Amino acid sequence: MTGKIGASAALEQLTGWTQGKGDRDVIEKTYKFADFKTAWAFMTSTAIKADGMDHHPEWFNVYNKVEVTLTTHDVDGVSPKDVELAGYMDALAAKLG
Ligand SMILES: C[C@H](O)[C@H](O)[C@H]1CNC2=NC(N)=NC(=O)C2=N1
Repeated sequence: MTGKIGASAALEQLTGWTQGKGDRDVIEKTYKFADFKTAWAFMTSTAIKADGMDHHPEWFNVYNKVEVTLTTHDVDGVSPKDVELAGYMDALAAKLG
């Protein structure tokens, strides 16, 4: 298991993500899509990727918005797995528009 790197180190490798506001070591991003079915497509593809990684997001969806929180429970903070999944989500969101 790759170790904890912390939110600030992760943010140096990502665009548009922010550090969580609370006392948890997490990174967060809100995606906004054209409509609900596009948001759902984003979540469906991400779910398949996440399950393949055995690394799952915490997320909340209303209509065309998906609020995502990433952290690694096993190390109680942000790890390279979170950076990898965040990168996947950013590339997918760019493709979906
Ligand atoms: C047993 C443990 O929960 C699993 O190995 C996976 C499941 N998905 C996970 N997802 C996230 N975000 N962090 C984890 O540590 C994690 N662990």
